[in-house]
Amino acid sequence: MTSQSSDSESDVTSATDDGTTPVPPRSPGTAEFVVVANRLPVDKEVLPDGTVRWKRSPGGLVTALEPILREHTGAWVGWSGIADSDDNPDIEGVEIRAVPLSTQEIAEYYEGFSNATLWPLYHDVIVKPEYHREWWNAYVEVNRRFAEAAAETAAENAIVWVQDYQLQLVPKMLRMLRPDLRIGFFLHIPFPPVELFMQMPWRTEIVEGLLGADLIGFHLPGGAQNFLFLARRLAGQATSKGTVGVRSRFGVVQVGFRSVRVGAFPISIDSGELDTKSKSKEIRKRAAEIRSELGDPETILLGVDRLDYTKGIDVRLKALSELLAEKRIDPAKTVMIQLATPSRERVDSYVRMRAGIEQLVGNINGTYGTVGHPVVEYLHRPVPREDLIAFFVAADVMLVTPLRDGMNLVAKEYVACRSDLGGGLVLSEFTGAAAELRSAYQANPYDLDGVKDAIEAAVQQSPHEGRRRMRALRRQVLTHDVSKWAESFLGTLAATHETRASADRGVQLVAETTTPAADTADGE
Ligand SMILES: O=P(O)(O)OC[C@H]1O[C@H](O[C@H]2O[C@H](CO)[C@@H](O)[C@H](O)[C@H]2O)[C@H](O)[C@@H](O)[C@@H]1O
Ligand SMILES: Cc1cn([C@@H]2O[C@H](COP(=O)(O)OP(=O)(O)O)[C@@H](O)[C@H]2O)c(=O)[nH]c1=O
Repeated sequence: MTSQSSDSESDVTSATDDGTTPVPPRSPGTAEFVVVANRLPVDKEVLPDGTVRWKRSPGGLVTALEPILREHTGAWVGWSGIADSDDNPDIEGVEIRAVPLSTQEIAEYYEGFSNATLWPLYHDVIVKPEYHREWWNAYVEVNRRFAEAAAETAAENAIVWVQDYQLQLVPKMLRMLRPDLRIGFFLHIPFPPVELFMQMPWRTEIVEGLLGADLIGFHLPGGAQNFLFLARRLAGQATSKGTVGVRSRFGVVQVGFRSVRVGAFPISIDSGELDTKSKSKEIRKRAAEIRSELGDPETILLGVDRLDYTKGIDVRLKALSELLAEKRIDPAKTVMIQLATPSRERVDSYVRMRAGIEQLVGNINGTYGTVGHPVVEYLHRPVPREDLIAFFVAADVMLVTPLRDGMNLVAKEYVACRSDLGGGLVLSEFTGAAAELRSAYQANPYDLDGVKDAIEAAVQQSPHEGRRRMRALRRQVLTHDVSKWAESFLGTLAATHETRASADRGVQLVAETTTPAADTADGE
């Protein structure tokens, strides 16, 4: 994708005035539970000989939702990851409904509006978001198509769970098509501070799109709180006053006769499954092999990420480089493994970031490595989950240093895999996971000295201190797993409808006193 000139004039095209009005389905579908996500759980791959292979899609959203769909038989509406394909892969027990995207839609809706506008805006503008009207128009059109596909798939009164920032207009569009449905929406990335969200030329449309849901979920109470403020300010709706809790004390937005609930539901992993797998003989054996293949270093540091500028891979490499320069880490006794899955490779900012990271790796190895023994082992390819478990078991210190991250499931996966109570977790304060994993070695990723101190402390921790911290981390991760997450979200969604008649009696609502959509971004 080539970068286009910035064009931030607000020529707002609504979902109903440009030919993108959703078309009602002729008859409803049969699925009682429908997940709607940008991606299908598997990505289509066409091999050079023309044969088709389906492989697991990247990222934590799929990791989290896969076990949920196994528990609730239903349908999954999503894109197959390549252009112009409406093949539906065969996945046992799940009805798959592929939404085809053209090459131009991939460039404008996925790489453009989703990943070069919304993604950086919602991640603290680490890179500058680009605002282009043609990208927005593609976003509206593709959201309409997802809404129509969901409307055709869902049975009468079904539950439809819409996922993430790529599909924020779907709840409203779907409600217009199918008012009978129960609609939930979950945002997997951070919801930004009010001052940043106000940059968005189509901010009111996005808030109103989300308000089509019965329940809107965020990882953290802060995101829910930001959203409530914007619903009042931009959509002019009355909202509840009190603070939002975790899986409790939900906010309410009154939209006409409907009460939309807003809450915090921190996502998690199938921790029991990982715990069990990590104890298996094969995994233990593979973990030991990894250590021996690396030349039996005293310390293995590990990073596991999609290659994304939000993940702070550069932060941990810079920290390592300085620790080596200051002789606080011995290159002869230490290996850092960085596993980096390719991601969004046609978006300019990702291309630039990859070059920067590979240069840092080269500098460290050039300066501190010896022949046959680089300090940093770097793989730029997806690693299968079974292999990852062995890396987690082998690693003495896990490095999770994002500049901003919605949750970061990798941090939780590492903890779930350490039934031996070994290892230490270095964790950025700016991940969603930091709110729960308090016994990690937490650091501010913008404070390089703080990150270096955290890494050094984790490397040098006594076995007693390590066990104490890991025990506390595991208690959190094993008791709050992904099925709890889904149960709490879906349970709240079900209750929203049950209490509709009595519409949140007792909740005190406040309304914006100035004109809605006032053009100031001055917070509360
Ligand atoms: O689909 P891609 O463009 O290849 O990106 C992969 C996924 O990345 C993001 O994951 C987020 O969800 C995780 C689970 O809630 C969370 O732990 C993490 O912090 C988020 O970054 C994205 O939100 C997904 O939509 C993408 O599919
Ligand atoms: C690098 C890598 C990762 N995985 C799996 O992907 C997800 C990543 O989830 P997280 O929330 O940490 O972040 P994003 O969603 O990417 O923003 C996690 O389940 C990893 O185990 C993988 O399977 N293979 C890989 O190479």
